Parts: sequence; structure tokens; C-alpha cells
Amino acid sequence: MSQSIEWSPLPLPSGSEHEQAVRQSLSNTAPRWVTLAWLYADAKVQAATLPSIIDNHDVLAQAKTGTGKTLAFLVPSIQRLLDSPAPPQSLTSILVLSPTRELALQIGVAAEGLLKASNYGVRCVVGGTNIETDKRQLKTQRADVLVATPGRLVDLLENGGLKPRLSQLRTLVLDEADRLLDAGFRKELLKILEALPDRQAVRRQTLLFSATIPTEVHTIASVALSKDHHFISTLKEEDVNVHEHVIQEVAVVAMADMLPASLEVLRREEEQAPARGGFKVMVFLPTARAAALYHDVFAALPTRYPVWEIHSRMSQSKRNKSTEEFRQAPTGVLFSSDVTARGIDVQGVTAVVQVGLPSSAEQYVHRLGRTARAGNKGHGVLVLAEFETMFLNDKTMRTFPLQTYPAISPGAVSSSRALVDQALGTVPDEAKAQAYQAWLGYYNSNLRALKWSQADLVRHANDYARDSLRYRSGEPWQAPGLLAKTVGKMGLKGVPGLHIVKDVQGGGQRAPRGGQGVPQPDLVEGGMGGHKMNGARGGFGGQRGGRARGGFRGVPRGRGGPRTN
Ligand SMILES: Nc1ncnc2c1ncn2[C@@H]1O[C@H](COP(=O)(O)OP(=O)(O)OP(=O)(O)O)[C@@H](O)[C@H]1O
Repeated sequence: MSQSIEWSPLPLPSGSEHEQAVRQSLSNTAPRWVTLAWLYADAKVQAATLPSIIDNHDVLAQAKTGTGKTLAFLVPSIQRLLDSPAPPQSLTSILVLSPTRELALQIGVAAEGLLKASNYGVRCVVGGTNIETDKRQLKTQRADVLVATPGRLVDLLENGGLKPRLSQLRTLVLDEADRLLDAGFRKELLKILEALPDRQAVRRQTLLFSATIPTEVHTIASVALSKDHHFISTLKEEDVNVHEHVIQEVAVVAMADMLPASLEVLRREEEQAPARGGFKVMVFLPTARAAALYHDVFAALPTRYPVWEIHSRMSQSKRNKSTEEFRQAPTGVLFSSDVTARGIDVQGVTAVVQVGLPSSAEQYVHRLGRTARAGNKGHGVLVLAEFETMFLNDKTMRTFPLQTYPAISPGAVSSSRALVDQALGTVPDEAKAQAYQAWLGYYNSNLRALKWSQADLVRHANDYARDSLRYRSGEPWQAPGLLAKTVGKMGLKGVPGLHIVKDVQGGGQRAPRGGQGVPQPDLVEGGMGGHKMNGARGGFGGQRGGRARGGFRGVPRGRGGPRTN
């Protein structure tokens, strides 16, 4: 381990001038200087983990969202790289894994900033991009720091000749570690760990970071961490892992009023912009199709603000464009599935609105964490349908200071409704049918928590299509058509109320990537050309999906109950 990092434990005052200096140092100066500057800033997780990381311990670290975990693992690992003899071009020293592509790209940019003044190289390999380019560049360019999503990394290990490049790996980082260790990624994680050299032989250090570390992750983490690893949490025992200064409100509305209520919530956020420091909002929906539909509806509404969408049904280049434009925009709304729920650091997000049942309390925490980052203010609104309020009884959710959202009057709902209905008129039936199918899939995996029968599910889904989406099919009203194959895969064969068709309208209801036929929450990384349901837990508080295979030796595959911290 490098002995050359000079640092002082003296608590120096932090403030905006200082913060500016730190920020500048990140892009302009040598990493050693960054290390010094960074220690004096008000980023507890960095100060708390640095001594253990410098001492070459494996670390499992937990700290609230937006408190600087990325630099907490990047700066010491990069410092260590710089203080060691330069490795040959063909070797990677630091491997960072991220569950989502956007987060991987963001970490890559941060690493590049730290290595700007050096000859070392950073490469990002993520799903949805040309793997041949990755292979070529990994052969010819430096990749001292490699940031990857698990699926693409496994592809490169199995078919891209990547293994020798990792033969001297010094640091392995699992960002959003609880997600990476979750059932949805287990198979890939195991393959990656097996492909890495023996940790003792290369004295490899492993660093696991997340804002949420459910109890069982401590057990599962042992596959990656040494026995004497340090667990470091900046959360006090009685602490909850959301920021106290973020006002969190819950609006409960009739399912048919979710879209109008969302419009009203955004109208109020816009109205409150001067007090909230602006109007830049992320709206999270449970599925990719719902995010797309909300985006299309809001794009057709006579609102003043620009809107973007991001979810796994878009090409990676479109996802990148949305992320970039939203990052740069002073104001606007991004409709997102859970692909941006974790880690994404966009400056100036004034509010996070979560519409519909979040897949877990952890996911609620991560989504909320897109606002109020780095000590800034923020506001969170959770919009639930009446039947989704059981989510508030979750053990973890009950520890949060949730407030009731100021009532949305029937008058406000009906004027929003009229606007929304007009906008819905411009949305193709195909998009509504896709949102309906995705809705069925998502709530189907939450039946136990909802205390619904399959017939209840279909009844509610049809209400959603008819009353929320204004899906018009003629007289008598019929639900959007579903292929018998899709219905079979959802386990809904014979459930009354479904409309089985031979061919779906416009060929739009293809089975999702990966051919599963069953829409799932959009917690997708999407590598390996397949649709990975990252949270293959089978839904909040409910049944576990049967899709997650594998499992670490001696580690239970899952939990029966809700995900709590
Ligand atoms: N020492 C520091 N001084 C000033 N700003 C910092 C410092 N460390 C990090 N930041 C800034 O704080 C913001 C949040 O950091 P980061 O994205 O690493 O948070 P995080 O803890 O990883 O969040 P999440 O849990 O959402 O992944 C970033 O904009 C980052 O540049």
C-alpha cells in the first residue's frame, strides 16, 4: 500500500469556497492534491473509509445517498495505482462494477477526471453498445481503470479474451453492492469472481459501497470480501438512511387519478420553484412502458417545461442523450424507470416524484436520493393508488418521516383530468397496450403483498387500461389483446377478463428482450443481450421471481418477506 498519501485528520471548516476548490481540484490537479483537498471537505464517508482503504483492508461501506461514495472508493484506489510502479498497458488495476449503464458511465467520467493529469486510461464497458469496439479498444488502449456492467463484463470474459487483462487486478469495487449481490446479478457476479485471480496472490482489495445494506447482504458479501473486512457505516444506529432535511410526502389517490394527480404535483413543484431553488424533477414509474407512456402524455400536454424519458426500452444512444440533456437543462422533468434510481448524480434535481408502488423500500430510498445531493435541499413525493398503501406499512418505510401531501381538490383533479385526457388521445393504442401488459406483469409479481387474487389483478389491470389510460377498444369494451403465450408465461391462463389474441396490434407486444414474455420492473442493466431483471426478488413483500438462478454456495437464495434494511 502506498505510504505516500499525506493526509491530516484535522477537521478544517467546509464551506462553499472550499467546496469550489475541491471541485476544481477534481478536474484540474494531480490526484495527490485531490486527496488532500478531499479530506477536508464535508464528506463523512470519505474520511471514514480512507484509513481502512489505505491500510489495504477490504471494506463494506454504507452511507446516505449523495454523500460522496464514488470518490471515497475512486480516490484511494487511484492514488494507490499512481503510487505503484506503472503496470503494462495490457493490465487493468482497478475494476469497478455498477448495476446500471448510466452509473457505469458516470463513474468512468469521475475516474477520467482524477486521471486527467496522468498517462493512465479509463474504459467503460456496458451493455447496449458494440462489443466489438470494446474488444478492439481493450486490446489496443490502456484500461487501468475498467468500469463495467456485469453482463457486458461476463461477455468479454467469455468471448472477448478479457481474462488475462484482469490477471493482476489490485482493486475490485462493487458500487451499489447490495444490488449487485442481489439474485438478479448473482450468476454474473459468480462468474466474474471466479475469473479473477486469487485475491491473496495479487493482494487484491475489494470495496463494497451502497446507501442500503440489508442485513443479509453482510452474509452474501462474504463471497467477495475477506473475513477480516471492515464494515463502515456513517449512519448512526438510530439513523434512517434518508436525509432528514428532505421533505417526504405521500399522496394517495384513486388509480384512475394517478396521471392527473402527477400533473398537479408537477404544477405545484413548478409553482414552488422560487422556494425550492428551481424546477428540475425526476419522476419514477414502476415499468419502462409506464415511463414511456407518462413521457408521451406529458410531451403532449400544454406545459412550459421540457420533458425527457429514460428506460430500458430505449437504445443506449437515446438513453445517453436523455441523460446528457437532462443534466445540462436548468429546468424540466425526466420520466424514468429504475434504470436511473441508483447512483445517478445530476446537479440541481429539486424533487423526486415516485408514481405507483416502488419495488422495495431500498428502491424508494435510492430514487429519493437523486435529490438533496451533496448537502443540497430536496423534496420527495410518493403518489400511491389506494390499493398500494400497504407499502407504507413496510418496516423500513415506517421509520421515515413521511408527511401527508396537501390535498388535491376534486376541482384540481378534474381540470388536470381534462388536459390529461386530451393528451392521452394523442398516444397510440399500442403504447397503452404495452403499458397495460407491463402493469399486469409488475403487479402480478406483487400479488401477495397486495392480497390480490389473479382475478383481482386482471380486474384492476383492466380498470387501469380503461379509466387511467382511456384505452378505447370499441363496444363492448375489451382489454388490450395479449398473446396466449404471454398470458401463459405470466401464469394467468384462464383468468377471466383477459383478452387473448392471435396477433397483437401493430406487432407491438413483443416479448421483452430475453424472451421471457413477462414484463418486470425496469431495474435493468441489459448486458449479455438479455433483459435482466436486476431485482429478481419477485416484487415488494411478495413472491420471489423464479428467474434468478445460481446462488452463492452456502448462501440463502432469498428472503420471503419485504426488503427492509
Ligand atoms: N469531498 C467532496 N467535496 C465536494 N463535493 C463532493 C465531495 N465528494 C463528492 N462530492 C460531490 O457530491 C455529489 C454526490 O457524490 P456521489 O455521486 O459520489 O454520491 P453517492 O454517495 O455515491 O450517492 P448514491 O448513493 O446516490 O450513489 C457529487 O456531485 C460529487 O461530485
